[in-house]
Amino acid sequence: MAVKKFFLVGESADSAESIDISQATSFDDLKGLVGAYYAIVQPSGINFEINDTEVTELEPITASEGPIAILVDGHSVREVPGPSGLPIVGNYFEVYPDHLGNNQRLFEKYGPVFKTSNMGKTVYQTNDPTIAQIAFSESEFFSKDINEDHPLYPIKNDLAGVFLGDTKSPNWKIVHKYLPPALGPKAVRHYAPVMNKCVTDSFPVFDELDDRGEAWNVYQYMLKLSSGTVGKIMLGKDFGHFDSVDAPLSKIPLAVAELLAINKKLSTHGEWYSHLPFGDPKKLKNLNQFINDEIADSVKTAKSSGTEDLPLQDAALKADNVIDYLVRATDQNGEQLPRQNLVSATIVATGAGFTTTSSLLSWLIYGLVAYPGMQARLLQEMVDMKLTGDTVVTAEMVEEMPMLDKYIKEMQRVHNPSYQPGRTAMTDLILPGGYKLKKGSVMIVALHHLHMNPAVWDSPQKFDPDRWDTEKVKNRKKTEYIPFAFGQRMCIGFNFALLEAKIFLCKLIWKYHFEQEGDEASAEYDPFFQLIRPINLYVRTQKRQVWPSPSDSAQ
Ligand code: HEM
Repeated sequence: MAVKKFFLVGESADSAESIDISQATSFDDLKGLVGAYYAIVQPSGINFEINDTEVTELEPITASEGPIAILVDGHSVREVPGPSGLPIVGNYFEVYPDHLGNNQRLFEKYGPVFKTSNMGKTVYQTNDPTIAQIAFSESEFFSKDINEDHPLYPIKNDLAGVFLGDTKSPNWKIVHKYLPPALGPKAVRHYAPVMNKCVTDSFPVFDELDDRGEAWNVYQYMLKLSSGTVGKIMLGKDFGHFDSVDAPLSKIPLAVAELLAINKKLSTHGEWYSHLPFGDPKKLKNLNQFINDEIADSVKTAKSSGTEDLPLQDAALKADNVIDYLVRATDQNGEQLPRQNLVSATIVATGAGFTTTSSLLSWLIYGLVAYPGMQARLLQEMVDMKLTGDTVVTAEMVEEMPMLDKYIKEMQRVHNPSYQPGRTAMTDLILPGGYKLKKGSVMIVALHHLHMNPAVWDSPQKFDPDRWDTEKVKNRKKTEYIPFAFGQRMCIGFNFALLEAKIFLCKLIWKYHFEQEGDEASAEYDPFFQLIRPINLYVRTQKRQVWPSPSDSAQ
């Protein structure tokens, strides 16, 4: 038996451990064995040293009498760095309210992983694609496990399965079997005509605003548009958001938006705050109850094109809306989604659907007025595709529109609306770069900062859709660009979101010219919302009277 002494550089010398390496027949085997012993997540990054000299073969190690030093990616193992905080509040005032700007500053100061604590909760953040991949791959090292440090903890709901539940919960497996087929590429295509109708139904309102010469608040109207569409497709409900210019927002999206805003507050104010029997925690409880009752009502009244049960994939293509699908879809054993999961899962998917898409649509409108030339290029592509005001835009059509595709991709890179998704360490472990993480630590993959990481993206601040044509970007590592996260717990609504955004842009840009309000197109993000959405963004729309001629290549 070949037992050798190993120690982690960075730990005290008397921490050396005896490891039996007799099974190792190659240097890579040895790294695997030692990696497994110390929970070094990526053993390929291990370096061995004997008497301060790097060893790259097995033989000197099997022959060594003395202890063998271990480094990870050339680093000693180390605690994750971060700013020291104040008593009780921790780093709160260092991070908020401008969390995007301040976290960027912290990445610049501390490197690809740092930690902060707010009101007693500690989170770790990364902008590194390799660490993102590790965190998002459900494994013995990481899982979506919503513990008290996790930002979703105040609204955790195991029955929902998706989004607000732990991967290890049986509810996630059940809901994740039934819900994704309803939002798969084919299923979503069959909702394209509904998406067209939703956006054309908004035209009388934008026409009237044009006639009045009024600028409008982009987020407010995009929230109406996207939540109205989600209401139709998910719940089979008509929210009447474009019945008039001032039609109020339906109570359901209003309640979900409020719930998210309160959750942001609760998750940053500390555990004690969420236990108050009054104020925000009470409001959160009431909102949850209200939304629950409303969705339960939709389940009872949702319009259906039939009554028979259908196998999952069939149901996804034949259903009138997602609730209709969920009440009729059966798995291969003839079983349905349990009723107890249905309401919670629908609430979560509905909320996840419109809060994100309203932000994305708002940023897409922002780009039309803020980034010169974009509107003209997009319109030209539509004209070249021979779209007219009457065209019912289909998934097949938008697949032929590369400018539209890269405009949306680049917008999701620079202005990504998403939650900062968190994953929990399932064991004490050592990350690439030698960072030590304790079991239970929550690692947030900072999507905005990953997409703005200069080690990954050239001139990351520059909005440049044409970068998507370059070999560098085409051949990128898959976790360098992850607006919908990655792995088993990634977004299941991305087909929906992208098709909706493309259809809406085609219809809106073909019909209207967008102009900024004021001298400069400026939009600030809302630091108090859990998603990244613009506030104070006003634009004017003018009905187009003339369209460009088709370009030479399209004739
Ligand atoms: C621009 C639009 C969207 C963005 C940027 C986005 C982003 C994301 C991200 C980052 C996650 C992972 C969250 C986490 O790991 O904690 C997620 C999950 C999820 N998204 Fe989306 N999403 C979008 C649209 C939608 C739409 C339209 C729907 C539904 C109609 C939807 C439904 C979901 C659901 C149900 C999950 C949870 C999946 C699970 O837990 O397994 N999303 N989304």
